[in-house]
Amino acid sequence: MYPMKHIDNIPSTPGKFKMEKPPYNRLRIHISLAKLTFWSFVFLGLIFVFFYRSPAASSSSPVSSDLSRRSLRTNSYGGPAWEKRIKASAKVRSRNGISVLVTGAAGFVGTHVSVALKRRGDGVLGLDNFNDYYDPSLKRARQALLERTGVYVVEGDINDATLLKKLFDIVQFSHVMHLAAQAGVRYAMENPGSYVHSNIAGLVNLLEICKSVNPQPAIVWASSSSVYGLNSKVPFSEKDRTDQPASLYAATKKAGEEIAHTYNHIYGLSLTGLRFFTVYGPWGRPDMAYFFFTRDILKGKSIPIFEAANHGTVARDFTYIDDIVKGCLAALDTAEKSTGSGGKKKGPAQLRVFNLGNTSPVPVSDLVSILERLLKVKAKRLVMKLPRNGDVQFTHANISSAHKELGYKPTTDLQTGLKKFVRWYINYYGNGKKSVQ
Ligand SMILES: O=C(O)[C@H]1O[C@H](OP(=O)(O)OP(=O)(O)OC[C@H]2O[C@@H](n3ccc(=O)[nH]c3=O)[C@H](O)[C@@H]2O)[C@H](O)[C@@H](O)[C@@H]1O
Repeated sequence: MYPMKHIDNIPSTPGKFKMEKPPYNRLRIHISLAKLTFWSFVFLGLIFVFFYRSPAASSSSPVSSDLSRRSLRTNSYGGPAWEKRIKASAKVRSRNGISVLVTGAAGFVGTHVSVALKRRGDGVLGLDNFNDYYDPSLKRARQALLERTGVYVVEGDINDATLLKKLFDIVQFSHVMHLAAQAGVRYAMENPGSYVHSNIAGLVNLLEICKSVNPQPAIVWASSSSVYGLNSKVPFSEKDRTDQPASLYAATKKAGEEIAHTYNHIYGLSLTGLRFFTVYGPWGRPDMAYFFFTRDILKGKSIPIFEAANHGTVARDFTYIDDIVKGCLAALDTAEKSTGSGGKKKGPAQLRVFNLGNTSPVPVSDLVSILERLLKVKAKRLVMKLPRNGDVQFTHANISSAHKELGYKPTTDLQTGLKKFVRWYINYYGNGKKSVQ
């Protein structure tokens, strides 16, 4: 270190001495620079540590979303070109057509519903956050399909109120088809927070926007057969009890139904919840059993087939996607207008809930037999006791209410539907190479 007197010798006023820059002054500058560099590194290090261990990535709260697994970023949006695309996509092209915001448009049901609406001349705008709960490349392929049909999908999350408001500023949607959700029964044990984020917080955010816009849209949204939980009265009727959910997923869907009641009651929103029963088909979800059974049978991998206590049969009321699409469109077409305006209810509004199932449950072991025949490969069956993972033993829909009110009548049996799925699967994933239809 340099003695203090050197520093004391530096003239306090500007003058020639300063111009000369004595060696001790240069050294002082070097020391200052070294200190500055050192503290800058310390500071940057702290920032790095802070962000690396941010709550989203490492929260210890049991219900915090494990968003590190999911891409929830909202892309930059705005600008005249963006608005033009939105308007073009949402433009109604048929007489008496409706304009629909489809959330979860790049999802399995969302894609099929969006295409069907667009093809009959309705205005359709998609919204999807493209999260990575399952392979996002499949969602991108569905998006490409939608674009070819004329449906633009805005990339964003239903929790983004600013984005939702903006979309309603650009288009006066008459209807919202709300299909964005965290799906899957078993994944709820792994990432409970993602269910709260999408199925509760996201739903409330969407309804908050819908109640405050003018005119308010009518909303049709996806509930689930899982709300019947431990109900053992078959077939499941909308009048049966739904207060014994067997999974957090089911509980969030049931909560959604209660939230819908509230927004209908206070704000006059027209709301229709559809309880889907294990929907399957082309462009389906890879996390569902029929999908990964197909993949693993083809790979020669063993597949776990659940059975209940005492070799009890586990069965599902598998419902083909085209039947579900017809139910969704009929629900939109019969939805009455919301009655509120300026965030205030002006009169009673429609509140409905319907089962959309196939009314013929099939044991999971029979599903596997059908796949074996279609794939011409023998499955390596690994029969195991139904784990305590949220799965229920069976589902079976009573669809008389949907039949009466919506004209809903499923026409595809599991054999026929799986044949179409397998054809799509081989075409899409065949020979290990991906080929989009
Ligand atoms: O009906 C519904 O509302 C629900 O339908 C499906 O849930 P799930 O019926 O459990 O469909 P899968 O996960 O495809 O399971 C189908 C059947 O295969 C069984 N399974 C599943 C996985 C497995 O490894 N082995 C197995 O035997 C399940 O216990 C179940 O009986 C969807 O995944 C949910 O998102 C949807 O809400």
